[in-house]
Amino acid sequence: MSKQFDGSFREYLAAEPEARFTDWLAARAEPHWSMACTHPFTTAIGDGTMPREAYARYLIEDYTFITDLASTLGYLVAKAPGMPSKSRLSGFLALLTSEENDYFLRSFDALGIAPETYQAAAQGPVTRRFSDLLLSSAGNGSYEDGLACLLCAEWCYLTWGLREAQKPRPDAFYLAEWIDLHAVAGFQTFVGWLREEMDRLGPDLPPERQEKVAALFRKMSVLEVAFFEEAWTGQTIAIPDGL
Ligand SMILES: Cc1ncc(CN)c(N)n1
Repeated sequence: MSKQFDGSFREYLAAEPEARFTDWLAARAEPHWSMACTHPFTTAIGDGTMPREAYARYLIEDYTFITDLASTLGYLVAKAPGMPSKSRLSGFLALLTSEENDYFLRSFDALGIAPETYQAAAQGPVTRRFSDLLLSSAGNGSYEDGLACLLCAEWCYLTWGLREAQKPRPDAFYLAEWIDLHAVAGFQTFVGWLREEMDRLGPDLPPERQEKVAALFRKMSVLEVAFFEEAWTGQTIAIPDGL
């Protein structure tokens, strides 16, 4: 994983001349970035050691998250600078609202979670913070701000998805398919594009805007850890107000 770094992108490049802007974002988000990508919840998905209650808790909460993620993508499609970017983002939005939505509905059914439960689920404090961050960054902030949030969420899932895909699939289809959704070639290509898009735009931002993007990526990493932690332990995780 990346080595923690506290300086500017310019300073990072001086130390690592080949580095990408997105390498800097990950380094600035350490240790939270690596903690998110390696959380015990993610390894339990691939090991087949996931407790049913923990996964049910996770899916109910995550369904509210991806509903707001779909709205975030709507903002990003609107703000994307040209047709190639709009096309990539709307393709992912289409996947989220069709194939991935279908995955959730089949998984709820298999886990005995009634529609009244997942449709009426109130977001817990961590998901509310996530949603505020995603929706305010993509809705009120710049394209790059929203992109940084989306990149963190999807790159984190690709990282653990590719790792868990090395193991034999667990028997439960809802675990096996969740790995596949985050390791298939199409998802790798999309996250690869998100990185390239950020690498293309980030270096030309003024230093204070680069700092803002790095702070957003870091906040998202902290929230990804807290989100897994809540699902895993069933305990409410306190997030510092200043986050
Ligand atoms: C909390 C969270 N972060 C990211 C992802 C990947 N879309 C997700 N499903 N849930």
